[in-house]
Amino acid sequence: MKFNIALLAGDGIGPEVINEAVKVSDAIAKKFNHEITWTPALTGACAIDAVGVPYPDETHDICMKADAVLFGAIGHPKYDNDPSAPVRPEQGLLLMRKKLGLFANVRPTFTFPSLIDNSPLKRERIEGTDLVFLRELTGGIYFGEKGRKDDGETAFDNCVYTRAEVQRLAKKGFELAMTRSKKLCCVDKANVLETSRLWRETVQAMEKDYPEVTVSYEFVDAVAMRLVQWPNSYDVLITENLFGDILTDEASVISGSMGLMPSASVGVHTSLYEPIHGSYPQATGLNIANPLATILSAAMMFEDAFGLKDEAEAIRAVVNKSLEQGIVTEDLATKGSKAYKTSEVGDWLVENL
Ligand SMILES: NC(=O)c1ccc[n+]([C@@H]2O[C@H](COP(=O)([O-])OP(=O)(O)OC[C@H]3O[C@@H](n4cnc5c(N)ncnc54)[C@H](O)[C@@H]3O)[C@@H](O)[C@H]2O)c1
Ligand SMILES: CC(C)[C@H](C(=O)O)[C@@H](O)C(=O)O
Ligand SMILES: [Mg+2]
Repeated sequence: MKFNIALLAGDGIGPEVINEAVKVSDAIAKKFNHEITWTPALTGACAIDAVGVPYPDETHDICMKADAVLFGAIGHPKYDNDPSAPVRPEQGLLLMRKKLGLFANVRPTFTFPSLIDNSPLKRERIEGTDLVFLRELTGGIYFGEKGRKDDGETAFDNCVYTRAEVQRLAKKGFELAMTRSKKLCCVDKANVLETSRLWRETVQAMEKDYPEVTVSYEFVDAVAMRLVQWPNSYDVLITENLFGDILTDEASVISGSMGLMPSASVGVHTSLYEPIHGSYPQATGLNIANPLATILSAAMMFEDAFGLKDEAEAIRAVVNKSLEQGIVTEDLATKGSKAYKTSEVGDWLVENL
């Protein structure tokens, strides 16, 4: 098969981790007789530097024409430390999600048997964790009206959801639950927020269409606690944009490193595969970032966007092997063991595929 993949490396460690994902994807393509054409495009701070906007029209055209998008990370400290900057890299990511219609962000959380002791959480709590967040990605407080009033003394961000937005995300949640253990948790704050009450009411009304699925409704603050206390009690969790952003960073602690967690953003026009982490500016250019979250995102791309399960499994298998053999970057290296460079991990995976 032939694929055209839009390649958005972004900022900070983005280009470094993307480089390794490209190496591994090319090696897989060679092994299974596929042909990949990578079309690079700018987004984030690098796009602002080059053309003044974080998600240029040219990048959007490239994404729309591609079979899938592989994305690294965006963000730069010069914007993080300047709250008044009128143009920000993150706006590029949000615009991209909105314009590409990527309304469902699939964020799996799982443990690797060889890394159980890398987690700060106790082995008996996290062993066997295998859950999936479906985070709504193009609505909520991220996209509601925002601004300042009273000469800048008051700021507001509106959180808005329509029933249709909740339904399309929840439908994916129910469908995913049907392919797994038929357990769905709707995470909200319905004791306080009107948008959450709309979520709860909408999901409750959908229950009759999926009689085999057991649905629980839990408040986000309690889920934040139970997630690290008994992560095994969850399977599929659906939630709104901001809650999903926060809970998935928290959940990455279960696996042992933020550098391990992949994601898929799916929706209307195309699908985009991205690690859940950011541009990790402190590591930029040091060749120390963990590339596995991006490589595992590429595996999700092979499976979900191209329907190539064997290729995805081959990537996951070699990643598991590398972890078992201690071929890990410094975030996972334990006391006294060697920390491999980002590019060395990629090289090892290619050689051992
Ligand atoms: N999707 C995205 O592009 C995305 C996501 C989150 C943050 N950001 C942006 O990234 C910048 C930095 O944000 P932040 O520091 O809050 O989040 P971050 O995810 O970049 O880093 C947080 C911490 O996670 C760890 N980490 C992240 N990626 C890692 C990797 N590949 N290997 C090993 N360890 C890793 C590091 O300990 C790091 O200090 C900001 O500008 C932010 O807006 C972008
Ligand atoms: C950078 C930021 C806009 C983004 C988000 O909040 O969605 C990030 O944290 C993520 O999780 O992809
Ligand atoms: Mg985030």
